[in-house]
This record gives sequence, C-alpha cells and structure tokens, in this order.
Amino acid sequence: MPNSNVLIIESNGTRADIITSAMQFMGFFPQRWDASLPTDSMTHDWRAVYIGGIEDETLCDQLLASLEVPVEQLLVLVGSDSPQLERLTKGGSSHAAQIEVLDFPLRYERLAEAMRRAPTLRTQSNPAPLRLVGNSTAMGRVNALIRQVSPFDSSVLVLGESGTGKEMVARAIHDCSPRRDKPFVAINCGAIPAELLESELFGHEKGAFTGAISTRKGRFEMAEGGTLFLDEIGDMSLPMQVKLLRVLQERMYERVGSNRTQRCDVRIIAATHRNLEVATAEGRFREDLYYRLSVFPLEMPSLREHLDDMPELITEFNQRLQRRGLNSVRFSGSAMQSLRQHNWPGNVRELSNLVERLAILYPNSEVRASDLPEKYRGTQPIEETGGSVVRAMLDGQSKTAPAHNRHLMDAEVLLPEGGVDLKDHLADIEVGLIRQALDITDGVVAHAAKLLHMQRTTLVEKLRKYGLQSACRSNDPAAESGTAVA
Ligand SMILES: Nc1ncnc2c1ncn2[C@@H]1O[C@H](COP(=O)(O)OP(=O)(O)OP(=O)(O)O)[C@@H](O)[C@H]1O
Repeated sequence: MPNSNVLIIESNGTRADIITSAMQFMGFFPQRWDASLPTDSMTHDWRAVYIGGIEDETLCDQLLASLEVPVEQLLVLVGSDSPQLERLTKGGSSHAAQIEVLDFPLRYERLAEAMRRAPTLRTQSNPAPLRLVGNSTAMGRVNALIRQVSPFDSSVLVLGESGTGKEMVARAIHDCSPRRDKPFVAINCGAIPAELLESELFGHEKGAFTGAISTRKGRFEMAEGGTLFLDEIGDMSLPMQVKLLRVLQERMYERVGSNRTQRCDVRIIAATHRNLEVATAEGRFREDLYYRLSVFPLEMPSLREHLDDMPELITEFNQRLQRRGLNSVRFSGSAMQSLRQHNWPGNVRELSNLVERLAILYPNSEVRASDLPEKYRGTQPIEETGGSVVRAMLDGQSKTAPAHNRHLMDAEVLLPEGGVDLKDHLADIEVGLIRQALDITDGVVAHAAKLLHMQRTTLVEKLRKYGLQSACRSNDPAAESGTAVA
C-alpha cells in the first residue's frame, strides 16, 4: 500500500482488525506489519505506529527505526497491555516520540483524540503544500511582509477577520524560515477548555491529574526547534496568559505535575480575529503579553479588499478539489460579476466552501449568475428587473408586459465598471426569465412560451440548449430530452 500512513504492529488478529477498521474509518491508511514483508516495502509517509502484542524488544526497535521518519514526527500508540508499554512510556526506547496509550475495549473518541496529536509530516512524499494565492496589491504587501519577517525569530501577530488566511500565513512564515525542517505545530487556544489548555501546551506527567494515565508531551515540546502557532490567542484566559508570558520571557516551562524546568526553543506566531487593543483596554488581555506577541503585527486583508485575486483563488480551490479526486467548476463572466458584489463575511474560506458546493452541483460545467445561490446573485440589475417585471405581471394576472414596464427593464440595465461579456450576460438573462416563466406557469411550456412571447417550439429548443428540461412538468413532452415537439 504506497499511501499507508499508520503501521499496525499487533500479533492479536482481532485487535489488529479493530484498530485497522477504526483507522480506515477515520480516513487513514493503515498497514498491518507482517514479518514476511520486506522492510523496504515499509518506507512510506508514516504518521503513526500502533504497537500492541509484540514481545521482541529488539524487533520492535528495529521496526521503528526502519520507518525512516524523524522521531519527533511520529506518533506512537501503545496498547495499555502491550509488553512494550513500560519501556516506551518510560522513555527506554530511543525511538519513542509522542506516545499515546490506548485501552481496550477501544473507544473511537479516544483513538480520534490520540490521532489528532500526530504531528504533521514534512517528508518528500507529503502532498503538495497549500499555496498562498494572490497577486493583488493587498496580498503583495502580505507576501512582502512574510519574506521580511521569516528569517528572524521574532514573534508575529497575525490579525484579520475569520477565514482570511491567518493560519496559511503562519505556515508560510515557517516554511520560509530557517526552522522549515523542524515541526510546525498549531493549536487553537479558543477551542480547548481553559482547564485543559495548560497540559495541552506544556504537557503533563503521569498521574498529574485524574485521567493523566501516561506522561504526555505538550505542544511546546512537540514544536521544539520549530514554530508554534497559537490561533485565537484573544480567547485565552488571563491565568493562562500569565503562564504563556513567562515562557515567552524566560523560554522555560514545566510540564503539569512536574517541577523539572524545561528549556524551549520555539518561534511563536499568534493570531486572532479580535481587536486586542480593545481587549487590553478592557482588561481582558494582558498588555505585557500583547507587546511580547505583537513584535511584528501582520494584518490580513478581508476578501472584499482583494477581489482581484478571486479568479486565481478559484483556480487554486479547483486544483485542491481535483487533488481530492473531485470535479471542478467554472464561472461565467456574469457569475464572476455577481460574486464581486457579494460582501464575503466568511472571506476566503467562504469562497472555498462555495466553490466546493458548486462543483458538486455543477460538476465540470459553467456556473452562470442565475445558478448561484440566491445570496450570491448580487444586484445584477438586468436579471432582477426582469424578474420583478414578470412577477408584477403575474401578480396582476396580466399575460402581457405593459410597454412602460419593458422600458423600465431597459432603463435599469447598468454597465458594470469593468465592462461585461454581453453574450454571456444575455444568456444569463434568458435563462433567468425562462426559469421564472416556467416557475410561474407550473412548468407548462405552452403557457411559459406565451408569457415569453415566443413560439412553443422555440422555447423547447432553448430548454434543450440550456439543459432546463427538468424545470418543465414531467408529463410535458418538452421535459423529455430529445423529444421533438411540434
Ligand atoms: N491567500 C490564500 N490562498 C489560498 N488559500 C487561502 C488563502 N487565504 C485563505 N485560504 C484558504 O481559506 C481557508 C481559511 O484559511 P485559514 O484557516 O488560514 O484562515 P484563518 O484566518 O486562520 O481562519 P480563522 O480565523 O477562522 O482561524 C483555508 O482553506 C485556506 O487554505
């Protein structure tokens, strides 16, 4: 299995089956170790190894060594009754990196939590890293700042609305820095309950608190030599802020339950969508910590401020979909015009989600303005005016459009600032009006044709051209593709 990323070393067949299925369910690619496998068939993109019933210490160490993954990049899961448990958790094995102990019967949530601790691998076989896209002036400024700050160890504070790419920037800084071959570890300070955050950040000793069944490394230790990304720092509790400040000042910390002080060499990049100056003024964020973190502030533009990057961002998201084996999607000129008018409160993440949604609805096809979900259709004057005229006609039960209303339609057509692809735009209007006519006439093609002042046969042709047969009544012959209707 060339894509295997979790190695299962377990002599008990039932146990091996359980772990393998759970890993597959979580989207990993487990491979069961088999003594008959040549060792070189096992050099893959390993992320974790499960060690269960294996008696032979030397073989266990040899297997770990053969994985060819730097120790700090490997999660070692050990069965609580494994013959290797004591040796591994006491640090007797020179290979053990991050260790998680699993009890049986296995609980899915426990396994999922343990797997979330698997450090991101940075091996040559890793999938292509995500690209930070953008040639606009605003993104050009961001890229220049990334290049300027990367070579140094200064703390960076990335500010900006949700979904603007703050985490991507943090990764980009790490990837351009001399620490690039060391781990990049991210933690969302807002998502972890305050009482657990300390042990998440600094680790804990076995027995430090109820549930601390084994010694565990914290994120600082996992990021040693590399970069620690503290997301949503503005949500950190005040007592935790004090502890973090001490690490930033002294570069030292203790695991929870230990009085042994550990030194750390970690670059800090923090991010928040909150206004930390206001939080500081209101006493919710320590001023001294704020100044420590914001040595180099980097403000991310909202998507509204770099709309020119939208085509390139869409191309990037399509490529990401294709890498996941999904379809891509195209946008017509008028659909792009509509998207430019949207406010994008969720920023680039919202755009990425929209592209994925439309790629599922319109696989490998072109999305027109009228196909967009309603809130993205913007204020395309032509379509909206057309729609309101037809609705007004029907509200008044009139079958013909008064001349002054037609004039009103013409009067409200405004040429967008950047010009318009006229053919495309007119097709959009046509599709929009046909859809509305069918809607109003309950899909009866003859009635819709009358409303549109055209021959029924002409409308049937258009329905075929635009693939709108499904909008007709199912017993209307026009609904059947390829049916010639006189
Ligand atoms: N310039 C960009 N180029 C390519 N992808 C981007 C860019 N900016 C954001 N993205 C994508 O948008 C999504 C959100 O980005 P990211 O998680 O970095 O945002 P964030 O600001 O950290 O969000 P939050 O504040 O919610 O944590 C991700 O899928 C990311 O890959």
